[in-house]
Amino acid sequence: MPQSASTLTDSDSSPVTRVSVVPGGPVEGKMRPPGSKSLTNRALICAAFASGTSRLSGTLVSEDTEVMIESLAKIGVSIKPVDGGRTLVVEGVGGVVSDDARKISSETPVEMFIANSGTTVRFLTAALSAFGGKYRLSGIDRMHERPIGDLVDAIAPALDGSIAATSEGKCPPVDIDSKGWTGQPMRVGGGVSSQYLSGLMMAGPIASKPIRIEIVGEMVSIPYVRMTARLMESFGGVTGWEFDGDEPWSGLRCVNVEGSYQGCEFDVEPDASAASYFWAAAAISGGRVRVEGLTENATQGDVRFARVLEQMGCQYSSDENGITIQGGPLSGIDVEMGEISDTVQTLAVVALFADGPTRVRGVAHNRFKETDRIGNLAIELRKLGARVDEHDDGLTIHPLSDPARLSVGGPVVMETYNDHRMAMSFALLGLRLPGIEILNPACTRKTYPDFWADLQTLTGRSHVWTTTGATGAVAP
Ligand SMILES: O=C(O)C1=C[C@@H](OP(=O)(O)O)[C@@H](O)[C@H](O)C1
Ligand SMILES: C=C(OP(=O)(O)O)C(=O)O
Repeated sequence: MPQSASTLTDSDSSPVTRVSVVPGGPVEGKMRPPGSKSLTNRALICAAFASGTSRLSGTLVSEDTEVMIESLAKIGVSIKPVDGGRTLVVEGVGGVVSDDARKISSETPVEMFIANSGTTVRFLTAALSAFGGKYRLSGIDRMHERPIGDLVDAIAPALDGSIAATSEGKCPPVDIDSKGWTGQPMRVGGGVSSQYLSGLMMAGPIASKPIRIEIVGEMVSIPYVRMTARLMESFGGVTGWEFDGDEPWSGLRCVNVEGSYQGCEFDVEPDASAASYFWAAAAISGGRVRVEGLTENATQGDVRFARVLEQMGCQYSSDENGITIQGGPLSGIDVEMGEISDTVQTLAVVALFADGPTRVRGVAHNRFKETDRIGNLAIELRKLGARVDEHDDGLTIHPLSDPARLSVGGPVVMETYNDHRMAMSFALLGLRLPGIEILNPACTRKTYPDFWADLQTLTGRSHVWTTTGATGAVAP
């Protein structure tokens, strides 16, 4: 009986090849998603290079955090899981490069496998180059197509050693041979990913000298940069900002970093991008879903997704421990999502059920993620008969004119491109449309292994699974 993505096999171990979510009435209930991937991986970096012990609670157990933990273990960081990994006790190696740590990687490079985790490869590239040693960071094929050139180019001139991204277009694997950062100011481009700047910021205290980072051109996904600063502060990192003009964040020009990391107790919020699926379930089904553990003041910018649903016509309410969305008649909107780009796929599915087109803007960088989240999203939504216009910076999604017609033509098979967010967003289609089959459901393991089981609990309806052996419903 498949329950979590990491055990998606049936009783005779045949792998699950596809899943259908069963349509029904309004989705009502409450949900607490697992810990935030972004906060867990940031906290792991700061705790690993801190002096002393940290206790991280509410941490995410998933592929992206596992590859971070396994990589840090290779430089001698002790990370002990408690409570199935939802608490991690980390013994930091201290910010200062120790001879022992150097020795680990003085001859052959330490090989680190980072799967398809953007946060892991970008944060580690910066941190390890500041720490010193010889490393090779490689992942799955798609990771070797995801750019890291702006980060490597920022580090190289300020490095005592060498660094290179070896795939075409300056993508991983990344080879590092470093005796640390020189302290020279850095210049980083932020138009492709904010993770480059976040990585450099977090590595500042590891370099154990004040670091100045200038931003070249625009910076995408700014809330993640603010998250980085907030998290660093908890561990003793200090950041100072310089802006152009009066608009603080859009005019971000420079960050100064100093301080050193000390072990601490840190509580990880539930994942706000994961929460988007449950709020959207309420929006699409005309139900009511409360996500617990997230508030308007959350460190994660993606909580703003609930406000976007409000803009479409849902009712929004919040208190000191949760945000609730009540579905209502949905209107199409024109929305800038550059700051909350991980929720574009969720919104695109909701937009199919609105009364007019929805234009999503500002997410050109979504083409560089687990898959091309503009082009491939459009291809999949068109399989439903929807009109979807692709733009350089986003999409226009036109509503489905006759959702009922879908069932007449037999199943619609949705490809996920091994992208967890394609799978979790397309799951929402099944709440309203019969005959939706989602391929490779196990890809949610990247950030949310228990997604299918949690959705089943929330809806109270069993999904239908197809394995290489058979098709059938399974009890929640
Ligand atoms: O810093 C982070 O934790 C993240 C930043 C975002 O990436 P980009 O800055 O590449 O948009 C986001 O898509 C990713 O899931 C997590
Ligand atoms: C883009 C994502 O992840 P990452 O860049 O960390 O691989 C994501 O989780 O949607």
